Amino acid sequence: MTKSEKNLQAKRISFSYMTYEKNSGLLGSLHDFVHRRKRAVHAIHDISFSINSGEIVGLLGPNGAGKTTLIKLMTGILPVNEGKIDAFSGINPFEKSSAYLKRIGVMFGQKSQLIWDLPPIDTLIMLREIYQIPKPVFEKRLSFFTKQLAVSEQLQIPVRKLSLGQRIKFELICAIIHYPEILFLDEPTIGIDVSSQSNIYRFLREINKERKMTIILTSHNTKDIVALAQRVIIIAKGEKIFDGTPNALISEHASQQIIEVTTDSPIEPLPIDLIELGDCHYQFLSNDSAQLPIALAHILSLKRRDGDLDEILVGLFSKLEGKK
Ligand SMILES: Nc1ncnc2c1ncn2[C@@H]1O[C@H](COP(=O)(O)OP(=O)(O)OP(=O)(O)O)[C@@H](O)[C@H]1O
Repeated sequence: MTKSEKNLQAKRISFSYMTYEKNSGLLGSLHDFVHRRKRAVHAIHDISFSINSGEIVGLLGPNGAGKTTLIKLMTGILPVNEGKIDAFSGINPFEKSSAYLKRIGVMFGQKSQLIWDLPPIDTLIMLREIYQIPKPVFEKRLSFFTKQLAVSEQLQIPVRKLSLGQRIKFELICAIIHYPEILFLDEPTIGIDVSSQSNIYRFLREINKERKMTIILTSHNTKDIVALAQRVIIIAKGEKIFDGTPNALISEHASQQIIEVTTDSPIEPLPIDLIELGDCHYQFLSNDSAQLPIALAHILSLKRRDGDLDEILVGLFSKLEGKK
């Protein structure tokens, strides 16, 4: 099999979490103890896609859309209830075969695989043993990664003493120390500054290009998507609603114009389709001024302009959330 044929395919996959509803108070807890009410949360519903080797794909969607669940299904943390995920033409991720685990790397921005009281080098040496990376290869890679991400000086410092940005960079190094063919990143730039973000983008673009590493990332930071993704998959309430290039998304919503309004007094309560930009300054996520939820008498000025990707996504997500 040539490298370009390797991919990850999801065929009509669905997944539901089973949860138990809880009543409040002591009596409620006693009641729950005897009669537990089960409820299914349909997190992923009938989603299909195929990802080729070397692609950088951004998974987008409003809160609770199912992005993290999808990553968990693709990495084998959770099993699909229906449908099938096929990795590298023949591997079922949930079997967690060492053959699969060696070919993927995972980083959850909100979870750490670094050992808090020890320096990152200790976790990395442990990973070197797990992945059986020859020592000289490991050292060469580590020196390259730490230099590129500007954290060479922090290798020996306990994780708890590192800044968030430095820690995230080491999390990333842990996820790629074995040079996986697919790298999954869940919210990789959460809480880190703009300069560290661009450093990470440059680094990821480079390893994607050099190693043809497939990168699948979820993010609420549109900058991540603009800087990295060649393709975006948008999920809403567990369903796929868009799959294409960022440019295709922009042209599909090219009619999305933004109306900016200044009013003579604050708008309270704030309607869902109005975003507060500052003092009596609002953005309306529609191009239809007839729908503007502000009385004409209160409008001091009104300006229309084309939306960028960020604004298109904000508008799209707020519409989707409004439909709940
Ligand atoms: N362990 C769980 N048990 C029950 N329901 C869950 C569990 N984890 C997630 N869910 C539910 O599944 C749905 C999808 O959640 P998921 O975390 O995949 O969304 P997300 O798109 O990653 O959201 P966010 O952007 O807020 O991180 C949500 O309705 C969520 O409440």
